[in-house]
Amino acid sequence: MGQGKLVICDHPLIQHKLTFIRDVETNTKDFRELVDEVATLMAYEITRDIPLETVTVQTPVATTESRVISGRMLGLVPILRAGLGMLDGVLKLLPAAKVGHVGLFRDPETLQPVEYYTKLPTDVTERELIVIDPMLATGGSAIAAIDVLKKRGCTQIKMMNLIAAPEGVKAVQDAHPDVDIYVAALDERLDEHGYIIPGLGDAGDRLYGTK
Ligand SMILES: O=P(O)(O)OC[C@H]1O[C@H](OP(=O)(O)OP(=O)(O)O)[C@H](O)[C@@H]1O
Ligand SMILES: O=c1cc[nH]c(=O)[nH]1
Ligand SMILES: [Mg+2]
Repeated sequence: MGQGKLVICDHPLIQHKLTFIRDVETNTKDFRELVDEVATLMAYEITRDIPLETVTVQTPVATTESRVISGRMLGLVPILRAGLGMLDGVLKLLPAAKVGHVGLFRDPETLQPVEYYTKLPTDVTERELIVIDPMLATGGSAIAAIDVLKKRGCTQIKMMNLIAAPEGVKAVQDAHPDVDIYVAALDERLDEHGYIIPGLGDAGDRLYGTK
């Protein structure tokens, strides 16, 4: 099998807002609002290849053929907790999507993901899923979340991150070559604590003011 594609969503609005998300001077309220806005803009990019079908519509002056999304069933899977910061932004464009939650935190010493919660829609295997997390660092959390979904029988999975490190992208592509990854930025590297450089710091802490 080949490897999943990496799509960098480099729309000017996304890049502009990402700069203020990175800025250490951005306060919790503004950080949360900007992450929400970028998530909406990224949802626009990630849904670019959704198939359409043609229907007939009556306008006030004529009958015409026009296109609608062809009954696709979508599911959003934020990785708790930081993934929640992007969820509402994506739901603004995809309000009919169902939401599953996977709770993981990264052990600060080992950098290994620790799973603490999973709740998925009952029809999750029939849905095209978008796994949502602002940060793809070592890739351990993303790989673990996708493992959870595949063990449940899910087969159509995309990944959506604000910022990824090359190490994390490679790890996900190696472990799950069927998963395409959409990011707003591909950063330089990880530091010795597994933080993305230049990154934005700890996404969960900045979203919820916990540090
Ligand atoms: O690619 P990885 O090396 O696994 O790191 C990325 C993970 O780390 C962060 O979560 P964190 O563990 O800080 O949990 P939180 O969302 O509860 O803050 C982030 O939101 C990812 O889930
Ligand atoms: O840079 C990083 C790496 C992991 N998790 C974060 O929140 N930030
Ligand atoms: Mg965190």
